[in-house]
Amino acid sequence: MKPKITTDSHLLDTVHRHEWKQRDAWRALRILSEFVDGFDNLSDLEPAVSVFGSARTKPGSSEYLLGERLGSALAKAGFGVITGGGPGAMEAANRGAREAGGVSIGLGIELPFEQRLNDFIDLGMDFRYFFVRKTMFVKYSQAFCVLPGGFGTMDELFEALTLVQTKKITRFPVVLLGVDYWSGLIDWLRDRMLHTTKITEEDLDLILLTDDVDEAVAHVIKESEYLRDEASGKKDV
Ligand SMILES: C/C(=C\CNc1ncnc2c1ncn2[C@@H]1O[C@H](COP(=O)(O)O)[C@@H](O)[C@H]1O)CO
Repeated sequence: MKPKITTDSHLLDTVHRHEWKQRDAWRALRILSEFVDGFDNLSDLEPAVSVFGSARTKPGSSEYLLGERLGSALAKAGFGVITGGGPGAMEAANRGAREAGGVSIGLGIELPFEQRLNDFIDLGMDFRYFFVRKTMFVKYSQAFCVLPGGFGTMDELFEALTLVQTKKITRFPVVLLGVDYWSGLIDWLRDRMLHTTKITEEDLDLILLTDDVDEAVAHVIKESEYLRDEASGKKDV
């Protein structure tokens, strides 16, 4: 079946860009309205953590159970849990959060194939533009927890790391869950990127790698407390 053309794909269409010129100008208003909707719906959110991970994680698999345990532990620690609202690891984290009595948030994205928000979401939104949605993940969460995933997950992970590295956001904890899955990537970052001085030791220290959900949540709490003290003037920036 031919994939449906989405709003995002029109915006990014380089071949027909001359034909789109006028419409692109109007599209800017649509983009603006998507930002406004996001700000409106999410700005009163309690402290929250974004959880990313593969859309293809199978219910009942060990990675799905890890996502559920993470969502649950974050909810019990008082954090809302924000995901991409889709299936797989996103559903697992939303499910864990909902079943632990926490606030479960899904920020869905229009895709070329039919898709709806998963069944474990209390506050759901659908975005047309990936970049608007990505702004919401960063703006309305205190940390990113990343379960095993593919390209989409890597995009979200490296966006956060770039924002911290370039000091656009400060002390934003990034936790990778799944030592077996992620350790090859961490080794590569150390052996290639760090070794050839493309990143620094400090950059690598931004990431906590663990299998332990409690350690992940404790790390998020510690960093959030630091940030809170900093914001209230108890710590120098
Ligand atoms: C592939 C399938 C469904 C895709 N549905 C998605 N819904 C919502 N968010 C998604 C989806 N796919 C990717 N994302 C975002 O990227 C991350 C996961 O990407 P990955 O490549 O699967 O690792 C995720 O955190 C979302 O924000 C069919 O089941």
